[in-house]
Amino acid sequence: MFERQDFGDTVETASVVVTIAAEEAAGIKVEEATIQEAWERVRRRLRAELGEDVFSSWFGRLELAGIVEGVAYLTVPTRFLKSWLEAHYAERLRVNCIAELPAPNGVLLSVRPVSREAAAPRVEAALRARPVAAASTIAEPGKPAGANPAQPCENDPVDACGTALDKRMSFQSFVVGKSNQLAFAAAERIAGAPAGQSPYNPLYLHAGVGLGKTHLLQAIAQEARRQGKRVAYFTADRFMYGFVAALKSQTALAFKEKLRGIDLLIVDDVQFIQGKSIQQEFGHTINALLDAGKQIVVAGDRLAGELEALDERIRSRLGGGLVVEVGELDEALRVKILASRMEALQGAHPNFQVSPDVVAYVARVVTTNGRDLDGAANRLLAHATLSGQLVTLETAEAAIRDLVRTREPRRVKIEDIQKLVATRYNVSRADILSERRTAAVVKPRQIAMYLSKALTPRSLPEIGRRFGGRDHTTVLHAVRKIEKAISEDRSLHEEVDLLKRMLQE
Ligand SMILES: Nc1ncnc2c1ncn2[C@@H]1O[C@H](COP(=O)(O)OP(=O)(O)OP(=O)(O)O)[C@@H](O)[C@H]1O
Repeated sequence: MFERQDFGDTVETASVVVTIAAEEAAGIKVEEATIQEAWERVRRRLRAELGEDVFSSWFGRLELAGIVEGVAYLTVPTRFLKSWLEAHYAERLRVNCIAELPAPNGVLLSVRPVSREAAAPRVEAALRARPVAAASTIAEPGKPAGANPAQPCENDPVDACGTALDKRMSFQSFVVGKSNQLAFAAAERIAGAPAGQSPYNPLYLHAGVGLGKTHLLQAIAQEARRQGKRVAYFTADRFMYGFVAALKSQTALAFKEKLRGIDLLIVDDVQFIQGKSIQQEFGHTINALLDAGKQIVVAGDRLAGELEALDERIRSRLGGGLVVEVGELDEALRVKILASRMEALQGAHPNFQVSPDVVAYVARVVTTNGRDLDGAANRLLAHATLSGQLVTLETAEAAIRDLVRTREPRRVKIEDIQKLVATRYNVSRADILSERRTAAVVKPRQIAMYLSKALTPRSLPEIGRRFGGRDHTTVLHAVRKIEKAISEDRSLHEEVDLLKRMLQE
């Protein structure tokens, strides 16, 4: 959604010049005051468009970290806020930023270190149901999660920008099954090997959402640190933020030198590393560390070779080491993970009792991933605590019904597709349904037909009828044409993907 895009619009970039060369911080020329004024104008526009309430709830803590090669790097303090803005305000943010900032290449949103924030705002706190083991900060015994003492990046580029670790994500708490035993074994070997003597370098882990990549990476980081190794663990977001912040504060060289002085670099969610300079920096860092015999561990949501946004050389370097997939959680593994969660919760809430039948039931119906199992465990606890009753099969079913239901894909209507596509391409829905054949109308019409085929169960003749009474061969032609265009044009591919996600959310 916030990927770099070729917007095509001409943007007045005024007199502001922000040139940041990846290699040398000395190349930075930042007219900070002018940029801050432009950023204030973006904020004013958003406030005027959305009203004070919405603005302060969702945009109050949005910050501009910097502008690199025409991409505006914006940050928020939490993943939740990031997802919310991406899902609901992506286009508005992009349009306003492009109108006011020297950022013709678009906007990237990432999560900045939590320690820079005071308390979470009302709305977010109210809406957010935080999974037990998904906190991104270290929960020291006796200390609330969120009391992590990390400092702003400007002061200590690597340590502070490195993502905080969650002590609960250790090797001991990782449940091993068929689908993850190879990944677990490789992770343990790497964490335990003396510096410079790892048998697998780099290690690249890939898996779908919530299957335990982060858990394993954090376990490696904690074990390696325990053995006295110098470890930097970054999410992609944090790497990008750290680098942009270091450039802004002219500490980029220190940032790079520190990075290269470590024994083990771990990068999570590598698919999100974007922006040419940052990718280059990431590539240089990986090459320098590997050449010096240092260990690299990276995780992504797909095979390294399929990370289209990443530079070809980085992909092949990552794919050239040990590549391991973490597979789906089968039912037996889900039961074990859930049982271990229950045990952990019972440690803190001794009255919370759940029978093996309930665990088996939840593990059978919550099939998606570990994060949803965490969510289910939390709901059972909340239910038991609030009602003061034992969790039976019936109460468990009621407690997680909402979770199971929200995981069902949203039904998309053809009318919604037509409306969204019309708005995106600045035509009316009537234009899409009309006989007009100008390019400005034909392209959105074909995209809307393609999306109707991809996202609804409607047949081609039915779709044709809903598009002003067209023949099914017209629809088929449109579907094939867009399929071909998508396979050849990456920015169109991303754009159609974004429309899909917006419709499904
Ligand atoms: N095998 C496992 N044993 C114990 N906990 C697990 C296991 N697999 C997943 N989990 C738990 O499920 C939750 C989600 O896992 P994690 O964050 O590691 O997923 P991920 O693969 O990094 O997902 P994403 O791609 O969304 O970042 C975490 O709380 C994690 O501890």
